[in-house]
Amino acid sequence: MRTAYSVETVRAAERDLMARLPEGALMRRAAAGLAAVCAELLGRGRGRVYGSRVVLLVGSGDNGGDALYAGARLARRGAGVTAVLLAPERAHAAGLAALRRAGGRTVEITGPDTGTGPDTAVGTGAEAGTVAALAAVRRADLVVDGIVGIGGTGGLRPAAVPLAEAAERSGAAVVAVDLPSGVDADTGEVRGTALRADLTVTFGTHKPGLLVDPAREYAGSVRLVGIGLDLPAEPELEALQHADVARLLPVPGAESDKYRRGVVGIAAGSARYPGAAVLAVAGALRGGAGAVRYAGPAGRDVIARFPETLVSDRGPKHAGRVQAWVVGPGAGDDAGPVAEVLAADVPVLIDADGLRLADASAVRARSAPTLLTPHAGEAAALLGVEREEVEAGRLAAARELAGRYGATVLLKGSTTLVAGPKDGDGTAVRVNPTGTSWLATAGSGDVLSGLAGSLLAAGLPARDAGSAAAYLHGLAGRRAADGAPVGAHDVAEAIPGAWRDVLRG
Ligand SMILES: NC(=O)C1=CN([C@@H]2O[C@H](COP(=O)(O)OP(=O)(O)OC[C@H]3O[C@@H](n4cnc5c(N)ncnc54)[C@H](OP(=O)(O)O)[C@@H]3O)[C@@H](O)[C@H]2O)[C@@H](O)CC1
Ligand SMILES: Nc1ncnc2c1ncn2[C@@H]1O[C@H](COP(=O)(O)OP(=O)(O)O)[C@@H](O)[C@H]1O
Ligand SMILES: [K+]
Repeated sequence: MRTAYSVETVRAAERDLMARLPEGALMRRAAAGLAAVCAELLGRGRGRVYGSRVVLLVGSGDNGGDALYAGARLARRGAGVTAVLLAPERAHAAGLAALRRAGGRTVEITGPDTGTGPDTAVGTGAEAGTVAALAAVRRADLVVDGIVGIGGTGGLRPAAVPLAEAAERSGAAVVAVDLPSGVDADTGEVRGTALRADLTVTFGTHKPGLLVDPAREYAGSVRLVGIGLDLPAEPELEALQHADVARLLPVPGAESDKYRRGVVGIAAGSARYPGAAVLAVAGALRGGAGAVRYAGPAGRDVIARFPETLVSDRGPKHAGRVQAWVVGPGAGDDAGPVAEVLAADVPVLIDADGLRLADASAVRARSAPTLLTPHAGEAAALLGVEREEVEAGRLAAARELAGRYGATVLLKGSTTLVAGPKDGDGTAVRVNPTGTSWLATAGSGDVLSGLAGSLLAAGLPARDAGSAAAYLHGLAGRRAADGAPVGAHDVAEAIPGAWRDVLRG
């Protein structure tokens, strides 16, 4: 399990640890880890650290301190290190002294780092420090972003923007210290300009922003450097890995029969969208339930493709017993099946059209678990905001919906999140690490809903069913695509292979 903790929790853990350690010990640990990763990158790119050109972008706090101490270590190994001081008066004094002792040089940006002064823009009037800093960045083999870390608010300030842009355009490897500067550590939001890193070296624990888009994309690959923090049991965010999912997946035992394994009911599809029914059943058949029952108007199409399905053309209420329902994919405008399913005292997954048709108070009143699986557009409609607002603040949107509906919410998209209600089966939001944009293909959400519904029927709690399904679905998407476009049915067919991969570790 990979976990992420909020800034508040990290700060508290740091305080506890610092009280027990000699002054500066934590920063030395952080800087040593950072320098080791930088040296490894330089070794890979240029063959050695000696003679390489390193530029440190240094802000006003301890994030800059980390960069300065790491820079000093690289300078001692023969790198030419230039520290660009964005707030010269407030740069970490001991770190700066260490860098100077090691032979590093400095360039000072003298305009106010709030960017309100005339000297901070590049172009006519750009002050000498900025010009020299930009030239150094362009020539660098490695740029280290120590502008701001967990103490940051908002996007990059104007003086830092041209430097971040130059770093991105240069051929240099860009390493962010703790976080890419300008992203929100707790939410993954990017409400201004942020620095794009190839790699982020983060300390003590992942921060939520490193796992959630859009910030995640700015971080590049993430390396965690342990500094000995003692963190609480319940993280803010958790990302399952193979072993975690393997523990969740239902495996039939000697006593199992199809009913004991769970029957999943699929109330999906319509005369207009029969394919959604077929794809949801395709996902459900690969999800571990012992049988799939289909209730709806697309039974002929379902049977033609999957003769093992138990088909009924009457409503869900008359379709026979199930241990979980999936309702909504391709359902059109018929609210009847949604209401019937919500009245059943079994776990229910609501997707697609079902989300629009479900009565919120009926969802809140349920005592059996409910799992809502919106994409950003559907979540936005439920919340009464624009789609862009959901995409910019996924974590907040998923939590807000879970709270409003008293349900577990699986928010699909570039970062799929699963958030439970307050009284649910765990408070940490799950973030899916296996996603791939090849999954952005019509009908792949229908496959996911069938798969997650099947896991619900097999007895998994909603948060586990949603996150295990998203995990398998992502792996299946990767397997099916293997670098080329695929259709949703290919993703469904790749689920058994993904399942095997997970069980084999
Ligand atoms: N504590 C520990 O034990 C350890 C901590 N470690 C390291 O310390 C880092 C946290 O350091 P920190 O607390 O000094 O904050 P930091 O992120 O450097 O910001 C400093 C100041 O920047 C400013 N600022 C705000 N927003 C800004 C923006 N958008 N753009 C530009 N500037 C902005 C704002 O000051 P303002 O200008 O608003 O007065 C803020 O106070 C952490 O991420 C890790 O790297 C490691 O060494 C491990 C041990
Ligand atoms: N950019 C992306 N990166 C990763 N996964 C994505 C991306 N865009 C969409 N997906 C995934 O593809 C699936 C699409 O589901 P959905 O939007 O419901 O489509 P449909 O309704 O056509 O089935 C979801 O599992 C979603 O998480
Ligand atoms: K940083």
